[in-house]
Amino acid sequence: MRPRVYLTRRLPQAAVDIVTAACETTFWDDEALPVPRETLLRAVAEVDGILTLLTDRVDVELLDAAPRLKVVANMAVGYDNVDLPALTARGVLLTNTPDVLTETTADLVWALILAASRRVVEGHRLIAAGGWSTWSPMFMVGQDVHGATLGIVGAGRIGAAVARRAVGFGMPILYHNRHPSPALEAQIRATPGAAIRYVPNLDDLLTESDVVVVMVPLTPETRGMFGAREFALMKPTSVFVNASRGPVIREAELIDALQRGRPWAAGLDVFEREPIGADHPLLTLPNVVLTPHIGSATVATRTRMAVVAATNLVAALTGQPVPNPVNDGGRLRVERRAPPV
Ligand SMILES: NC(=O)C1=CN([C@@H]2O[C@H](COP(=O)(O)OP(=O)(O)OC[C@H]3O[C@@H](n4cnc5c(N)ncnc54)[C@H](O)[C@@H]3O)[C@@H](O)[C@H]2O)C=CC1
Ligand SMILES: O=C(O)C(=O)CO
Repeated sequence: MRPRVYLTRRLPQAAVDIVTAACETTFWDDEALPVPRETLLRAVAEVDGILTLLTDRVDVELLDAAPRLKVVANMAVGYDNVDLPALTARGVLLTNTPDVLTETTADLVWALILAASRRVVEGHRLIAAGGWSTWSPMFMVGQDVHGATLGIVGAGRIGAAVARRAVGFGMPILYHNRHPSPALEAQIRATPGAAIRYVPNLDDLLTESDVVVVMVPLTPETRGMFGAREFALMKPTSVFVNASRGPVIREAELIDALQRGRPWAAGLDVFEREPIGADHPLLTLPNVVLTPHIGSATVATRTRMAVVAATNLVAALTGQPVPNPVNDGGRLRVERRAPPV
């Protein structure tokens, strides 16, 4: 009998084709809006696998509603929407979509660095409001990006891709991780003149950096990692960028810090509670650039992520090696890979 699966959103056709070729498939037929919780809980009653998005909460309630469940294929590299210990305790495999979104997300981080440092959105708004009267020496002056010191908190796959781009801007790089990464250091130092240094103490990185980029996963350790104390350590000219997960930052404290001018500006792709509305206090600040969680949002990358998630789902349910297992997944066959940097 073919395995039964549920897809929690309408996906690119290439991914749907992979799943329907191997599985009896039902799905929430909407591209824009998440499946309502009650519908999801009913839909998973008989399924062997589900393909989820980061907007779907996968918890004990859902596991209870899905007694046959063997695999959850999350279409994201981050999986903080999933109660991993609960899945593992029941022998349910979790898969994610690393690597395919790394470069695209690093590009967006750079868009935020540049836009926040050089007041790109503020300048656009000013012109649109008819506020541009003339060129003057200190009109709309920002902070230099080239040559500035870049501090990366969480220099894994995406953080490393952000670092590689910084070499072209002549930026000395500091990084704070759980462990030093000789592979990343060798990559950066392969370019003559490029500099990178591991900083074991986060406070030191914050004090020394001109641009701080946060790319850690959301875990119990990283939740609330940045608050008033950390922002007060940053330079009054510094730019802060978060494209990891909103709850890594204590948002109210960031707003307060931005109002005080330290950091000087921020670029944010992720928020404590998503989506945020037009009445969000961050939008009252001139020194922020906000994007709606679009780090991986290019046609090519979102299609690849959907295909990778579909491939993981089908592989798990048809006895093939699973490309991107996060946990051990009980009875399913998974292929162990080297851990990320
Ligand atoms: N804005 C967006 O659209 C996107 C956001 N993301 C977010 O970015 C995160 C990172 O993705 P990858 O780079 O692929 O993951 P990764 O696992 O390769 O990198 C994460 C890095 O953070 C480090 N880290 C973890 N806990 C830490 C701690 N307490 N202190 C210091 N360092 C710590 C790890 O050692 C690792 O080097 C994802 O988990 C996801 O939440 C990912 C893709 C797109
Ligand atoms: O993959 C992730 O973790 C995202 O946030 C979206 O690409």
